[in-house]
Amino acid sequence: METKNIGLRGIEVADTRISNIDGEKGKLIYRGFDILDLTKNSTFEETAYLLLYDQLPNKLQLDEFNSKLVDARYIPKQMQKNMGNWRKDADPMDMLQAFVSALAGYYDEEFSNKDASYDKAINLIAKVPTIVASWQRIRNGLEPVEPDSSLGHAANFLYMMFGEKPDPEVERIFDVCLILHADHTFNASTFTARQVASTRAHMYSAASAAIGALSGELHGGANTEVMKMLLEIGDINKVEPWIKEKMSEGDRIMGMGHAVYKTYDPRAQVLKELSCKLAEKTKEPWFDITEKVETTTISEMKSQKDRDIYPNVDLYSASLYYMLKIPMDLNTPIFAISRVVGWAAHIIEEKFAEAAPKPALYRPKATYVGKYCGPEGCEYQTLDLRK
Ligand SMILES: CC(=O)SCCNC(=O)CCNC(=O)[C@H](O)C(C)(C)COP(=O)(O)OP(=O)(O)OC[C@H]1O[C@@H](n2cnc3c(N)ncnc32)[C@H](O)[C@@H]1OP(=O)(O)O
Ligand SMILES: O=C([O-])CC(=O)C(=O)O
Repeated sequence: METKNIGLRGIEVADTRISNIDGEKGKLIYRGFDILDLTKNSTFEETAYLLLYDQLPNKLQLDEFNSKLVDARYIPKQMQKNMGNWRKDADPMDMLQAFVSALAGYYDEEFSNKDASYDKAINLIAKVPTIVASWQRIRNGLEPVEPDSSLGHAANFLYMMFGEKPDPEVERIFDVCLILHADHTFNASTFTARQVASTRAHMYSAASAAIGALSGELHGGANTEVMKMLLEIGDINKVEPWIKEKMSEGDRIMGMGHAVYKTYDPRAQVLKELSCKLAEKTKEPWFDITEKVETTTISEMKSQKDRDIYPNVDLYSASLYYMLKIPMDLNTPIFAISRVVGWAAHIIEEKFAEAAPKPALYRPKATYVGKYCGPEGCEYQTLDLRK
């Protein structure tokens, strides 16, 4: 039987200038720059500019970009009213997908040229945090908090959610988290966004499809599942039996494994350090439990399947966000707050790539393995003759 590239693994479907992964060395590059240099030296806003415009901004460009983002943070009051009609226990990813899609109903959808697309990108990047924070307030019976123009992107989100300005250390930790999640080549949600954009659908439509793809537990949804796992385990002494039992039943351990990295995910390394640092302060057990999940999964994988496995970006973000008092079902929406930058950059590249080969409508081929009655097809029976 012909072997197929299940899940399109290893198939190159388009050129991109936006990011690159070296899966063997564990390196992630945004527009030529190592992610580790960006986390040390840049802010999320600078990183977003880099991903969108293919260069690091100078001071003037950054100021202009920041002020466009700040101006675009507001969402229509009517949208917040509509959120009030949702079930309070609705999944925040469902809410986010619906309200990102709804942006098209409030804003001009001009998307036929590159400049207009950048405006849409800024609108989206600025409004996604406000949508998430508004929902967090509204579902708890609280008034949404207006954006604060004196705060950067990361701090403003935390402020809109908690109603208090974060201290500078927390702000920087969260900013680094946003930098780390902003892009990752043709991951499932970005590929979804590009595929929708390849039909010439507009940006909000492509982004809301990407949110749907991100929500699944094999992709961005894993960070929420990791926290559920940590809470279920609850005690470092229970990690080994828990992991052994799950893996012997064939279950996957969330936050472990990656389709591209054959070594440590560089983002997981940074998040691990940040989570460890926070745990020293808060004295909570979640970092230690996560580390034990990591080592136990690695040794179980080795003994059960003689295979290597490493943490991915979703393993240590879970404990980190938990220690920042973020409700665990917001872990994946927070991923979206950052990844929306990558989606927007890829949507623009998909639609307006200048160099050949230009992207085309994605349309893969399927192998038909269904009913076959011969070259003429099956004999059709009318309803009254069917048994
Ligand atoms: C932001 C992100 O999207 S990062 C990924 C987030 N997702 C998760 O953390 C979910 C858990 N991880 C996984 O399911 C996988 O590692 C994936 C889907 C991320 C990548 O999978 P791939 O490397 O392509 O491997 P694939 O799904 O083909 O699995 C290969 C083998 O490793 C096993 N395996 C892979 N990941 C795990 C895991 N986390 N726990 C246990 N076993 C695993 C699979 O069961 C499979 O075993 P088999 O060959 O005996 O059936
Ligand atoms: O690249 C992938 O397949 C998944 C991932 O790590 C991401 O989207 O950040």
